[in-house]
Amino acid sequence: MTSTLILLRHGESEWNAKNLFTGWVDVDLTEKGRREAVRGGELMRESGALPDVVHTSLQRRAISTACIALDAADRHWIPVRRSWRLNERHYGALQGKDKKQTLEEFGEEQFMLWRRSFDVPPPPLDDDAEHSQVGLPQYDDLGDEMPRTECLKDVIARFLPYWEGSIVPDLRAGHTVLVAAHGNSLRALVKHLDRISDEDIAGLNIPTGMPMVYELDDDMRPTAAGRYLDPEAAAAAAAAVANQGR
Ligand SMILES: O=C(O)[C@H](O)COP(=O)(O)O
Repeated sequence: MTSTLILLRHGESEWNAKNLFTGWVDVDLTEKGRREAVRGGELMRESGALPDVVHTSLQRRAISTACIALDAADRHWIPVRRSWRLNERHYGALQGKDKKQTLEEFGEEQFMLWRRSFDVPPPPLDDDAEHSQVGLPQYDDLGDEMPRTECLKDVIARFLPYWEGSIVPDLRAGHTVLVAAHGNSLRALVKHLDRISDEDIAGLNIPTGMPMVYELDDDMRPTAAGRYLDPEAAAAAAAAVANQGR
């Protein structure tokens, strides 16, 4: 028996549109992002990829995207589970900074190390900094797990316990699962599913608002590569993500 997993990065956010590093800053969707979420839900409905349960991060851009997309797919009534472990990677001291300015200030190599390397995090964000999330009620129970910066390796380490402990049980129960999350938390999951190397993962970019479907076997391994429900649009949008800051 195979299980169906649908991945959906949030629609365009206000800081995606401004080309700012976002991370754990809790920005909303733009009108374009809301339209992307509607289209994502329509694609799920038209293709018959209908979620039975949805897992989201604790960030409004993913929560809103899930709500809008599920409404468009007539699946607004399904159970929802949320976790910080699906949050975007914490971008540390880069949160709030312009990507183009960061590239110009630090150069190509440092920019790519911070943005797309596997194990080099940006500098940590001070707890009293403007864009810190320390002290927010949604993170009260994190304690020492509250990040001040993350690299992709860190995201994988905090994501996988939720994958194994919460998402996989839903898949094994025969539910079609929608994961509505973020560019880098989904890069972490795709790296795990597709066994992408620590070097090759730098080349993976995930577009906003475009559902990607995996069929998984009993070992929770993909039976084929993940497929976007609109592959042409996804390829163009992923290229745009790669070129942010340039
Ligand atoms: O957190 C952010 O800035 C974006 O959602 C992801 O940014 P990235 O594609 O530059 O990692």
